[in-house]
Amino acid sequence: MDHFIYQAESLFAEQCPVAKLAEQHGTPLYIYSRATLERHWHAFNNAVADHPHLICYAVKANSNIAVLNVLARLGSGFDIVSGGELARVIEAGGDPAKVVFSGVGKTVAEMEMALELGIYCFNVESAAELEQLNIVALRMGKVAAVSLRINPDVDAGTHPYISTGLKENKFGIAMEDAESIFLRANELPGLAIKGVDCHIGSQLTEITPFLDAMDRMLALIDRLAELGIEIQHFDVGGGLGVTYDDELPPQPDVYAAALLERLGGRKLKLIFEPGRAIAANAGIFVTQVLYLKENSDKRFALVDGAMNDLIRPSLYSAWQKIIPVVERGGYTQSYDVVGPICETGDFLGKDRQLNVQAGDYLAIRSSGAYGFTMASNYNSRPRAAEIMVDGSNAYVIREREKLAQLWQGEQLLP
Ligand SMILES: Cc1ncc(COP(=O)(O)O)c(C=O)c1O
Ligand SMILES: N[C@@H](CCCC[NH3+])C(=O)O
Repeated sequence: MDHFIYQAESLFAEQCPVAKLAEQHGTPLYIYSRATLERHWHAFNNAVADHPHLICYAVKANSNIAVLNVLARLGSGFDIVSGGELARVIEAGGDPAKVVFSGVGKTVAEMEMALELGIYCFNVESAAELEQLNIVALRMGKVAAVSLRINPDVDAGTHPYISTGLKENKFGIAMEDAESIFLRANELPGLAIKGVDCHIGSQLTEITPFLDAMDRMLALIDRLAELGIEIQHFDVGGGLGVTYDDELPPQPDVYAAALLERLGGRKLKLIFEPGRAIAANAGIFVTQVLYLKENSDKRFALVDGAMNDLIRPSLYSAWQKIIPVVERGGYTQSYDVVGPICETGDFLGKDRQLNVQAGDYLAIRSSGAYGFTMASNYNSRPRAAEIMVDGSNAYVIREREKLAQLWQGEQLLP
């Protein structure tokens, strides 16, 4: 069920009229739906309810502490990639014992923080990181639970910038090195082997690459058993895609059922790290049209939101649906929807059929994931406010940045 729907001509977020939120809080504005976040999380959790599992929401997709708190209240675990994300999880009331720590470049300070807090597992991505983690754990008198992220060398069939499971990508340990590095991990007194991990990319719309990766990982798990290394969990990563336009990615239940079937009778606990599938369609980005303009035969709608707020269209040529907040109906024309930033690449959408006037609000759909988290202050633009709606209530979960925050921490020369 979609929680961003029109009632008469007016777009609602759950029971809140979006135009009213935009007037009250200003634009550009992110709006998230609590009901959608919860429904998406439950879709994963229910899909594997009968099998030992942990859903570790990928914090990078949307790390607002209110979003994390909504998921923590459901019992979610979290997939983090930095000390900053770990601090957010703790601030949001998340349980460190349900945290997996991914990422290719964990610092000593981040390892110490995670060991101190007692996270569930480190997803180790190289032999060098393994040695470092062992040293840190021994120095602290702790044993670090580890899983090795293996690069299964499968083509995820997604955008090259968000494909992570090919040999040439920087992520994970090459499959051919996996056994020797597991054997090494087994020798190190500061480490306890818990699992294997893979993550092959993001916005996958087919099941086949997941299953190919799983087959390779299960074969590895069997070879490790022969070497006397018992694996307790298999972290399948995230990556399940969403509908931005007309993609039809498998629903979490179909995806999970296919993985469980492949698992056969194995008792391995499954860890999932979904980010986009939980957050993307739980959010919209609302912007106001400042000016309409025509250059030769091109029509532009200049809006107050920009690539610093939502970079996916500029960075990946990603397509996200742009809809009016209040429908005018009638005659539409083709517009490039562009922001005020001094970059040709500053667009939110190209060639969109719209009937708009200056002052109208537009909503960019599917903006709940990799929207605000990738925002910057480029062109000294304060970052947008974020709202969470819950039925007919709307809460400011992050205030719009104030101008003075732009130079916070900066110093004049004496
Ligand atoms: C290790 C890891 N886990 C999980 C995710 C979340 O991916 P997605 O948002 O595609 O589910 C990512 C990002 O792609 C990642 O790098
Ligand atoms: N930021 C990317 C996804 C990258 C996933 C990070 N592991 C996007 O917006 O599609």
